[in-house]
Amino acid sequence: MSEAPRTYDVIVLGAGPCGENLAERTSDAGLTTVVVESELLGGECSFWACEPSKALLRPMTARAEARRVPALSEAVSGPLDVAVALAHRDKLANYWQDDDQVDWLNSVSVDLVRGFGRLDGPRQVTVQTAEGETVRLAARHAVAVCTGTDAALPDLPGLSDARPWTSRNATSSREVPERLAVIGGGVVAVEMAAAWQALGSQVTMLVRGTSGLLPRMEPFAGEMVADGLREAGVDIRLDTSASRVTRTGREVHIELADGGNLTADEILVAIGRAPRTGDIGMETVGLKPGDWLAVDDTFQVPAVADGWLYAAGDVNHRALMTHQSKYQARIAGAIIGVRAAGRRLDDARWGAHASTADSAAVPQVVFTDPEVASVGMTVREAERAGRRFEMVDYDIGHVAGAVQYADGYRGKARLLVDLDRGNVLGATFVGAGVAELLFSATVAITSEVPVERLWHAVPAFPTISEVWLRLLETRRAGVVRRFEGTSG
Ligand SMILES: Cc1cc2nc3c(=O)[nH]c(=O)nc-3n(C[C@H](O)[C@H](O)[C@H](O)COP(=O)(O)OP(=O)(O)OC[C@H]3O[C@@H](n4cnc5c(N)ncnc54)[C@H](O)[C@@H]3O)c2cc1C
Ligand SMILES: NC(=O)c1ccc[n+]([C@@H]2O[C@H](COP(=O)([O-])OP(=O)(O)OC[C@H]3O[C@@H](n4cnc5c(N)ncnc54)[C@H](O)[C@@H]3O)[C@@H](O)[C@H]2O)c1
Repeated sequence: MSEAPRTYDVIVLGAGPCGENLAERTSDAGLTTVVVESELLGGECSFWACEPSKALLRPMTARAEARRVPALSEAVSGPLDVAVALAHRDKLANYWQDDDQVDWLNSVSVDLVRGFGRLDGPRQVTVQTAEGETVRLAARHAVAVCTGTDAALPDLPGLSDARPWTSRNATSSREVPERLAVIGGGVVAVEMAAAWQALGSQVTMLVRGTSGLLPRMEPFAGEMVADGLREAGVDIRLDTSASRVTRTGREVHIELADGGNLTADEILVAIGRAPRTGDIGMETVGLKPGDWLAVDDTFQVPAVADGWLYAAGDVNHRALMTHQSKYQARIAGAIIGVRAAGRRLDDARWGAHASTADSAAVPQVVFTDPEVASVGMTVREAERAGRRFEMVDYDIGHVAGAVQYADGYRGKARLLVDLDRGNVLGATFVGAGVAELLFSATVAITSEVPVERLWHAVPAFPTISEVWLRLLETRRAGVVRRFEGTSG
């Protein structure tokens, strides 16, 4: 006879950035909370994604920037110290240990059960521990699924036998492959192509279709990143698909759909993500295993009765980034707390319990050379949404701060201004050092500040932020493109 389940107010499945933050919020709201984690607390981001990938990229971007400072370029003309770069990556991935996070979880009064958790009917979770034990948990108020994603793999003949790299290998490898083939042209593909080319691989990117790199962003972003990658030596093959992959010994042979072929030492597949819902007991609550967990604006899964099931972070497919996962976690945790206390939600637009930024202002930085920083809508998205807006472009290379920053600075900024509301709808910056510009645009969008007020937001001279002033001046001069929207 199995023991009675341990009962908590809230059970959180998965302790990535989302699960950790959600649990902290429900605990803070006075709810007893337990987290179930099958691997490492901190999730993909800390160990196989953001942290190690940015550690691998930073030497490349720092070197590229230093090479554009005339008095410095000779001093940094040599190759990177690969052993040091990989050791530093290991350090920033905390040597794949999560002791710090365990201490933090204790400090916020959240219990931890290590093991693989599965839903087991309404409000029930069963955990299989590494020691072969089964732990049964029950929730009084909520179960929050924060299980994140795995790398998606295409149905490509021979691929699984060829032992492809996924993002996990690309962020944790201790060997630098001589030749690395990359399938995909999104964020993981461009960042990892840039990092491994700088570390000594000859990288070839196979990018299907004609949309180019970074197809979700403004087209000029992908074009400028492609220029940067090509200058670094990456072979980018657009409109090229693999049709079969074979591994013989240390080599991978890739047949291409156009009849050509390519030989590499490793092949990285970076074609997007798949939800970790295939084996978490979805069927026990009437859901289909392997599906994304669609949620309403309060992060409840509406397909499940009685409102006890929540899903936040990557697994709900809203905005697959760490900062958005944490944002959702803060809001979902607060919502669970408010509902448990029987209080009303503050769920009006931009209210404490509304994840308004998920649809209005998702910032993203692509850490390549040049960097891309974007927030809010692109032209394509604004057009699809039928908005009336103006598009203003400016060459960041003409900004005094950029000229100081780097000899021959290349960059571009685009601002979208909503013509009905008079505020910023979206912004994209491409160039060295633009990542730190992004928060200014994010604040402009979330505060819905009238764009005319930005004349009073004076950027210091000579900084790259002066691009804001140049964008306003370009707009005042009427050098804009207008989009009249579906109602115009
Ligand atoms: C190569 C790469 C680089 C990236 N770089 C960035 C970046 O620079 N900036 C950025 O914002 N985003 C970046 N991302 C995206 C970012 O990693 C994710 O958005 C983020 O990790 C999502 O957090 P999460 O908590 O929702 O899921 P995850 O981080 O995936 O965490 C889910 C957790 O749930 C656990 N889990 C899963 N199933 C179970 C189960 N059944 N039982 C118990 N535990 C379970 C997992 O072990 C994991 O710890 C990157 C992604 C990749 C692949
Ligand atoms: N700096 C960051 O913020 C950062 C870095 C890395 C990853 N991420 C997040 O991780 C997520 C996953 O990134 P990603 O690059 O894997 O996905 P992505 O969705 O950004 O890009 C996928 C790419 O693969 C291509 N593709 C899709 N199916 C294909 C197929 N069958 N064959 C060939 N090509 C195919 C797409 O056209 C696209 O170019 C993203 O949503 C991103 O937000 C963020």
